[in-house]
Amino acid sequence: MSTLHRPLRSVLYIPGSRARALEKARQLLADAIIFDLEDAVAPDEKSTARSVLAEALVTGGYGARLKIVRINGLDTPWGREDALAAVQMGADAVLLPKVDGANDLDALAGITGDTPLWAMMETPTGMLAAAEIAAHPLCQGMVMGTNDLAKDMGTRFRPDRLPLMAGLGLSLLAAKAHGVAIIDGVYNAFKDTEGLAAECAQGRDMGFDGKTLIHPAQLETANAAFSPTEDEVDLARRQIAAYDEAIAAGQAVAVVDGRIVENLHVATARETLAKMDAIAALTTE
Ligand SMILES: CC(C)(COP(=O)(O)OP(=O)(O)OC[C@H]1O[C@@H](n2cnc3c(N)ncnc32)[C@H](O)[C@@H]1OP(=O)(O)O)[C@@H](O)C(=O)NCCC(=O)NCCSC(=O)C[C@H](O)C(=O)O
Ligand SMILES: [Mg+2]
Repeated sequence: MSTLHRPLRSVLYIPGSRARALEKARQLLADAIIFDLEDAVAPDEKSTARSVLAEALVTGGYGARLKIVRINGLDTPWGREDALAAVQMGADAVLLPKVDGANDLDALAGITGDTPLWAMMETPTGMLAAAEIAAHPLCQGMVMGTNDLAKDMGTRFRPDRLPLMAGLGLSLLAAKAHGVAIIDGVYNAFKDTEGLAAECAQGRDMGFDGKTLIHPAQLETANAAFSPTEDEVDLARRQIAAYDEAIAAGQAVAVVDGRIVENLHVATARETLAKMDAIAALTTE
């Protein structure tokens, strides 16, 4: 987990203009919601969406879910007003699209004050500036925008996402170096559960905290993929117990299932158990 210390397995986009979806989301098992004013809202609906969203957020009912508002870029006719409105609505964080560098976050902070910021990582320039973006004092999270990135890079879609790997890797390294959350991009074919599960597994293996989603039908798959498995929890408990025994016997290394266990493995094991507890706490709230 990032320094946010909360599960972010499933991060669901909801178009800010869709009142029915905003209502439905109050019951959905998403760890976080991105209330979208950008690409999911048509230009003619931008200002209506802002009002519809403000009403939904002020009414509340989203429980423990992290509430992130994605605004339009500050170089658009809507960005500045979106940013002011997001703070008024009580968003937990404001998500800026197409961040190219830390100065973009500075410009947003000039409007939103000390509200936490999240950055869409979706331009080639942004990939090369990932470290300074993650290091921004108000940056709490990064979201991969794999559709925009693929567009700007002129890649073809591949199930293994090979053309995107450099960008995904740079963004991951930056997020981990600075302790900010990092969420994988969306899987567009929202009825293809098998394809989504494969991409979630890949993202989990790479170290993402969770996956951004576009439809409620994707929630269960992402929540499962980014939760510790029973085997991982069992192994973590056994590693901690074996290591404690080794230390008590004056040794620094234990062996579990034929593999060495040192202090760094125990740190990972403790994180696995902490994540499991955090998920349990979230689902009982
Ligand atoms: C993809 C959709 C347009 C499909 O919508 P629809 O045809 O209405 O789906 P269903 O009929 O299957 O919906 C069933 C019920 O679920 C609700 N619903 C649907 N989507 C959502 C949602 N995202 N959140 C909450 N609830 C949702 C419907 O209201 C139905 O409810 P009920 O009436 O009770 O039966 C649609 O899912 C959609 O618009 N999804 C979001 C698209 C989006 O946000 N896109 C922008 C983000 S992706 C992006 O920008 C990536 C990034 O920037 C990049 O570059 O990669
Ligand atoms: Mg995008």
